Amino acid sequence: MERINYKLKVSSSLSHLYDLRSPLEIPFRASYQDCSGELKRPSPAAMGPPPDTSKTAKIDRYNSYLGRLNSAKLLAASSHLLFRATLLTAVVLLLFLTLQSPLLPFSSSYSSSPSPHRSLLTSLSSSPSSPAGIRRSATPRHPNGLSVLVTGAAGFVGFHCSLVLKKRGDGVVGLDNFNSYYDPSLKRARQYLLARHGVLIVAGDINDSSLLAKLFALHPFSHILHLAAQAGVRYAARNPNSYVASNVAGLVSVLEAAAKSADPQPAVVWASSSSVYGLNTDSPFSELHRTDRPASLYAATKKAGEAIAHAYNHIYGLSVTGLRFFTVYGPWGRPDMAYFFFTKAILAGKPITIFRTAAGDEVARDFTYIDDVVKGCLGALDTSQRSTGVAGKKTSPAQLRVYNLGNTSPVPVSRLVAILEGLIGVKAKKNVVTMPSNGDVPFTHANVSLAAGDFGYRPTTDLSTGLRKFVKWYVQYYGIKLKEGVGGGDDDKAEGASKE
Ligand SMILES: O=C(O)[C@H]1O[C@H](OP(=O)(O)OP(=O)(O)OC[C@H]2O[C@@H](n3ccc(=O)[nH]c3=O)[C@H](O)[C@@H]2O)[C@H](O)[C@@H](O)[C@H]1O
Repeated sequence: MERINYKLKVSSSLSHLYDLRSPLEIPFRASYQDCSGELKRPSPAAMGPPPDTSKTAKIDRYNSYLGRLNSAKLLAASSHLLFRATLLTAVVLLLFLTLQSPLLPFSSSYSSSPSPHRSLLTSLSSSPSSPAGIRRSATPRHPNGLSVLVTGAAGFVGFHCSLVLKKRGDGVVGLDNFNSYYDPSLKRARQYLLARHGVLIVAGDINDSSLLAKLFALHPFSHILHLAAQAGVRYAARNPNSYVASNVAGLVSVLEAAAKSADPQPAVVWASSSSVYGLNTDSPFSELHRTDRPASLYAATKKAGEAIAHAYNHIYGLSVTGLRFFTVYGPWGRPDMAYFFFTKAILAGKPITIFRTAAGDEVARDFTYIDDVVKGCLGALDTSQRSTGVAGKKTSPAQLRVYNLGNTSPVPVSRLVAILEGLIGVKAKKNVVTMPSNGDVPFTHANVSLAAGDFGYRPTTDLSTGLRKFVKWYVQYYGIKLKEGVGGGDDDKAEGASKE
């Protein structure tokens, strides 16, 4: 309704502008254009017989009166003109800004920040923005294909999953609020690449329930891959509310829509985190281990998410699968993660900070390459059973699962830095400090036997191989020239890595 009113406002503003035409004509009445288009004064002959000189004085007074009258009219017309021209500029500007959003009917107040990729934005403004465009993007190529709503599709994991799903023939529609937690131009670049593969991303927020309802009214998605979240372990100490808004309220909003707006209910696969293991010391981490001692607010919101998923499964019969990601890295990654900003700093000759534990031990992570995680996500989607709720009511018990998606081999952060140094050909300037007590855990290590047994999850990329691919992408994307003989090797160019 709001949008319709807006359209009416625009057209009525424009109709006022058309009214301006008559005053505009006034100064040009005594002129005309010949067929060459040249502006000419009328010739004396064309003006008729000479005037009656006996009435000159009267006529002069009359002409001077008319002149004053015309000047006054002209002045009034000019001020109207100025006012309306300003209005027109404002309307044109508004239309231009609105067109930058790829999806007019679904853009929300959370949508994009301006991106430096002007050429990308120009292309996006011509993206299909209609409900028909959304349906087209959502429709699988084959009758048995999935139709997946991917939240956080302009994010790192969402982007890769969307691309692979689309390439294998599934229907995919993305949803992303393009927030500025990290450089939104990277998200726009991912969006651009997805658009080139026929994946549309709706600009909107997962907390916008009416938007979610509209999407489900438009298309019966078979699955939701819910990856939109506030990520980052340490940032939670600075901006706690964004974690509650995205990881708790946002998850509830998505599950509400899945349980009550969607008909049929989709199966939900969503991103939990290795951080739920918190202060757990048993290793490798198994899904059977305790997860009731989170070390960060981020971890606590992900753990809360697992409890919320349980409730929606129990009450509404939603089929829900939680995936505990272990420090996922790779091309098109997140600039807030250590491997990414270490690379940037090393290239710039700036120092990096490496954490060690209070006991002086190395900190280690089970760094997991993006392609392995994507395979895990698709495995989880493919083995999801249908939700059992009908019209918001559970009809029978539904599937509820949780899986680790890790690499099974923790690597110290110092080793990650050494690999990067080798790939970049520059020594890092390292500051080794005790880990601040703002959420980090000393190590992570995944046991993935559950995912291996249920959908054949087997990570195959070691950290050196994965980082080589990352560095190759990084230098291509940011247009950086490395020294001869270093870098990402001779693989094919990372897809869409160039900014141009
Ligand atoms: O698996 C997860 O559940 C999480 O993984 C990721 O968290 P982390 O494992 O903390 O990744 P990341 O920040 O890259 O730090 C990597 C290592 O570098 C160390 N680290 C970090 C910063 C620094 O300046 N120095 C440093 O030594 C640091 O101590 C750590 O040992 C995701 O960001 C998070 O969203 C979530 O998905």
